[in-house]
Amino acid sequence: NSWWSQVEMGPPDAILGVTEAFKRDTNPKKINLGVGAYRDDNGKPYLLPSVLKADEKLRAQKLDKEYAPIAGNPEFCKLAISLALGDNSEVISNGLNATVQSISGTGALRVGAAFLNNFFPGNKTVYLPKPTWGNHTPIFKHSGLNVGAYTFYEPQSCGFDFQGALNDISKIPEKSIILLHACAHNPTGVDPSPEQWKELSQVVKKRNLFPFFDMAYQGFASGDIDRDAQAVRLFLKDGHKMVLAQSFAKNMGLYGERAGAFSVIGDSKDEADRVMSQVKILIRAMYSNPPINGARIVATILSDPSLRADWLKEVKGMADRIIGVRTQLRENLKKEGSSKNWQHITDQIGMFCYTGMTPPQVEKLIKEHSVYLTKDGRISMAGVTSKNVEYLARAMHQVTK
Ligand SMILES: Cc1ncc(COP(=O)(O)O)c(CN[C@@](C)(CC(=O)O)C(=O)O)c1O
Repeated sequence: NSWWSQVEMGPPDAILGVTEAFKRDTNPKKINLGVGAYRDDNGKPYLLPSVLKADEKLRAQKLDKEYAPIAGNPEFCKLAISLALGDNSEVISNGLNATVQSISGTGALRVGAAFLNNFFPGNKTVYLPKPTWGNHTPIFKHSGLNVGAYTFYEPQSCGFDFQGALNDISKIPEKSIILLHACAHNPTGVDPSPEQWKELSQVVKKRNLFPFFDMAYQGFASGDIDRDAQAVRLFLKDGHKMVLAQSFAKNMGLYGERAGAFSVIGDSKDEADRVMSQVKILIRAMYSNPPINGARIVATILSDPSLRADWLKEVKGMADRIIGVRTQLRENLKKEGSSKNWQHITDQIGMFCYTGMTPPQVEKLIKEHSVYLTKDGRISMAGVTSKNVEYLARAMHQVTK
């Protein structure tokens, strides 16, 4: 019999599988609120003008297609970590960061997890917020780490369970790893306030936990690059060491270019150099070196003052459109006569809204209204437009009244 007769059919990916089902639907009113990819007000993917200009600038340079270094495009790495930590970061001026280019945010998490699995001296368990991005657990488990969880989301208010988080975090075994979404928490859209981040930093410090920051949406949450990086910068100011995953998929619309960065923030330049050498050994054995085009686009934009200024406006424009449709959806639900409290739709931030709808209600939305979303009731606000927000509000009211 065949080599692979024992291979079973695996389940479709919870997030990407929604789009497959959406594509099969013939209803002209269908709406895809599954995958977290930005769409403009016509429901179309958005090629940022600054990205298009950078691409054209690069094409004119007729650059070769040689291998990138194992650690990736050095200019990209420097610009990426500077974007995260700020241009006058002492971590960077003192050379405490070991930053490599990664295959987008997922690749940063995967390389980071492999590095921690090989070298972390503490408890090789990553504590994830409840709930968290569906791919976090498989990435960490695939790397050999254990995963744990800490309370994060409060179903009653569809908000942040601050006390629950503090209680759980204060019980996490010392020297464990804690994963923190820097901004625009996925899937809930719930972020701690600046004051709450301060307390979280103190309890993480008291428990001697090691922060793994996942910053996949810098600039895309509030529209302000620096504001969205505040938690990361606060933790560094408070003296934490950390590892950081960055993605340019959403804030530059570079989804398929796979542009990201992974950084280890160490105690000294010597430590950063030793860490860098080991991360490169890991990468070499994993995929040898990263794709060149996305990194070149990011470096071109971030290093050119006018392209950078254009980009900052464009990313704010995306964030503002999302914030705008949150308000429109809430208002239309009220107009539909919904008596439920939908305050969380506008309290939450970033790509996603955790609606609080139950799996049966989600099932009805899909089956009876051709509105596609993940079973946990998460909707990608990017899929909501001024043209479909009324239809969506009516459908949501129908299934929740
Ligand atoms: C918190 C978080 N971290 C990392 C990533 C990885 O993104 P990247 O590898 O493309 O840079 C995502 C993307 N999450 C999306 C937007 C897409 C996905 O699931 O892959 C989502 O729909 O949740 C994410 O939401």
